[in-house]
Amino acid sequence: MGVGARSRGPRRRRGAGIDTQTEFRTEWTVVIPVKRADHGKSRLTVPGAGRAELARAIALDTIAAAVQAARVVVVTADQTISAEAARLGARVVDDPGGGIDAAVAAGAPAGGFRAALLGDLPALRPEDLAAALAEATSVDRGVVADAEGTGTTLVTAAPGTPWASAFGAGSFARHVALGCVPLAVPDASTLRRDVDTVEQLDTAVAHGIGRRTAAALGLASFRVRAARPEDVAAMARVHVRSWQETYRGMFPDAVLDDPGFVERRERMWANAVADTGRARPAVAEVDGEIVGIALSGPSETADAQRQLYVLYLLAAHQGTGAAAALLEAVVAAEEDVILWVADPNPRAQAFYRRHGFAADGSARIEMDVRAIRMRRRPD
Ligand SMILES: Nc1nc2c(ncn2[C@@H]2O[C@H](COP(=O)(O)OP(=O)(O)OP(=O)(O)O)[C@@H](O)[C@H]2O)c(=O)[nH]1
Ligand SMILES: C=C(OP(=O)(O)O)C(=O)O
Repeated sequence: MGVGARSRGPRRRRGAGIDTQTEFRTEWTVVIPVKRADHGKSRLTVPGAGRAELARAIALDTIAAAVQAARVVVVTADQTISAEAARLGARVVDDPGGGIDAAVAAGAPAGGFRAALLGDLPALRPEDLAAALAEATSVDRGVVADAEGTGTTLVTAAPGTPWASAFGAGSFARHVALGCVPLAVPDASTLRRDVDTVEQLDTAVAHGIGRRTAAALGLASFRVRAARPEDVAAMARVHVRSWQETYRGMFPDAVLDDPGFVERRERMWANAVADTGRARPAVAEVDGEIVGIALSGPSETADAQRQLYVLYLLAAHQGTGAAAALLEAVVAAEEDVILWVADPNPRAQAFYRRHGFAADGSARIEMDVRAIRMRRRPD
């Protein structure tokens, strides 16, 4: 084993997108080579998006995800990328020239667990990189193929193994020839979604791209998906914050600021996530951080099929289309759906009307707040 091998102490994961549990992890240094943006992504022509701006956005989304999973060194001659990468917490090394392998070698530390990651993975999620690195701790050299199976997105080396890489077209076979073991990374991993062409960019968009790439493409940057057990704490926090943002002045402060509120919501979301088959909990994320929550379940009254129990988006993310995506994720067009909404809450009511709901005449008072029932019947 070389220097700086395993960190044996507990380490708190960085980044809000992944859980904040204390756990034992190996410390990796991930080197990300990035070409000057005005020279890169020559095959990526997207009408309406500047190539250099898009190339920079893709690289920075990759770096932003990677810094949440490992220590990162960025090797680049691009001044804008170096400044922003440093701000994201990466160390920056000037590109020595001589191509991608020379750039990676310039950034790779002499010892410890090292990896090289391509800088063109705009859909990369920190947990996918973390999972691949965890796999790689048990081999001297590891490699992850791109989605096509011919290129490489990640090369790893364990302490005591000299650094080597052979990136470029068809590099997967060369890396295997160098002794790299293909790591067990699912085909669907965002780590495999490198982007050189518009087709690959479209696929990456479907996986959920980072906010910089989305902005460069003029797209909304959120991603909606089914909730998982590890989301529960963040969902509870978003739930309470949304209540505070929406109902301040309407519900008593004692209710909104009750210190036990978050814990009760955690229990509620834990139950919802465990109730597979009946409950449909979903989250909206931006940059791996949960910013919206939704839940539907069987209707509490027999006259409808389904009920929308929760739909909240933090105020800063309203108007991005994420609420509509959350609604679509938890109720289907062919379902007869009811919901209760505070009255007055003109913004929410208008949102539901735009999505086919209408007040059905029922009203009730909850904690001194009037709520009305809205319903959407299938077409
Ligand atoms: N620092 C540095 N990074 C490089 C160099 N060549 C490629 N890269 C980076 O390595 C990754 C994969 O490179 P390519 O897929 O060939 O990307 P590209 O050169 O931007 O795109 P094409 O023009 O389509 O070849 C990207 O993150 C590039 O920015 C280099 O000479 N120096
Ligand atoms: C750099 C590589 O590929 P591409 O140029 O296809 O991104 C590679 O696969 O090593």
